[in-house]
Amino acid sequence: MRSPKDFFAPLAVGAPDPPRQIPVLPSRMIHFFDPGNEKMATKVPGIAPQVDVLLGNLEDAIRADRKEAARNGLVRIAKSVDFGRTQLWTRVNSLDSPWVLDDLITLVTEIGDRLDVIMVPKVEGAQDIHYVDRLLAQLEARAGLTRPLLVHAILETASGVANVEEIAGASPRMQGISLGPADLAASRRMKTTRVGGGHPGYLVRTDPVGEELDEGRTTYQQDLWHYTVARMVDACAMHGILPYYGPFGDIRDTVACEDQFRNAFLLGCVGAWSLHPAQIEIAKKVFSPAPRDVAWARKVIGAMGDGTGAVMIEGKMQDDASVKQCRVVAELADALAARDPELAEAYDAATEEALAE
Ligand SMILES: CC(=O)SCCNC(=O)CCNC(=O)[C@H](O)C(C)(C)COP(=O)(O)OP(=O)(O)OC[C@H]1O[C@@H](n2cnc3c(N)ncnc32)[C@H](O)[C@@H]1OP(=O)(O)O
Ligand SMILES: O=CC(=O)O
Ligand SMILES: [Mg+2]
Repeated sequence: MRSPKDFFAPLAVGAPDPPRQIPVLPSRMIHFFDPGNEKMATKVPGIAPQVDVLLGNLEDAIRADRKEAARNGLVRIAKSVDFGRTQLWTRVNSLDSPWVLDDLITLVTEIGDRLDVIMVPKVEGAQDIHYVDRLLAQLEARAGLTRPLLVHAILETASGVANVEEIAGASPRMQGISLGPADLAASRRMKTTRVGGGHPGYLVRTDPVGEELDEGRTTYQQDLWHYTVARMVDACAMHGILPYYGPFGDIRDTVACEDQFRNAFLLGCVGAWSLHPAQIEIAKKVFSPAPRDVAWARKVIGAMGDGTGAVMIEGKMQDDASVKQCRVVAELADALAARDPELAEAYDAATEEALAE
């Protein structure tokens, strides 16, 4: 581990200084596309204004014989499309694959000035981040970049989960972590065959009434991902980086997708992946706080003055801890409102109504 004194020193001569703070930009949806797929690629300029993050995926879901086409497609798109305020990310191939070295060399050299974040899959521990960190510094120096690239890890191996705290703090470049439920399920030898979401077999049941075991007992499906999401959120919060839920593979089931995203939002995640255009609006809805919650948060903040002491609002006690929660919601709302006039209007209208009550 690097000495705290050297933590923010560049890892190669000529590389830019690593960031002291991770920019907290809206990233409600990380929209995945295959840059080598002509049909998807032509949709990118139209999708860019609707999403917070566009991610050119080079890893899983790209066939082995299309890896180079995807990499070259991303270079072409990054050079030709105006992304406006939308961030451009990529997911490179895994560190043990035959493609990742060329992914990193090509992307940093050719479009390092356009990319914001590099997502690294199947991270097992801090050693994987250290490897990418040094290589990026060397490539940034060679490419003459003045802005450091950020790194995002996917939490999708049992070892990664065991080491999540050290991964989150492995480099000042660490921007965030996403849960990868599909690979994580495989790594853990879970008996699911899905990409994220729940499973009807994972449940608890009420006690039997009398001797009858088969009747009158309600079952409640449980969340397979609760433990991992909560652990990831803590690790990210501890290191000042951002947590995300990853993919929800049942594209048709927009209802359960919304539930999964909302669970992640309530537990502290800032966004989720959208795999299909149908999931963009779901993420936008879920990861933008509801107007009534924003109105309530602003009301509490207003009533609490300097934040000390305790007050009653609508029968509920408010103090330092609740006003801090309200600030999280209000600050997120302000950041989103600055980008989205419709949201700004909805938040202001709800606040006016709440204050008039
Ligand atoms: C476990 C993990 O690693 S998850 C991350 C890796 N997986 C991915 O990145 C998957 C990304 N998404 C996809 O590949 C596709 O959405 C699929 C394969 C799931 C479904 O694709 P399709 O069967 O073409 O879906 P569908 O027919 O509903 O698509 C409708 C249109 O949207 C386009 N489209 C689909 N997904 C996307 C996307 N992610 N971005 C942009 N356009 C898209 C299709 O090309 C199609 O265009 P068309 O109307 O011009 O024909
Ligand atoms: O990469 C994502 C996953 O769920 O696996
Ligand atoms: Mg995966």
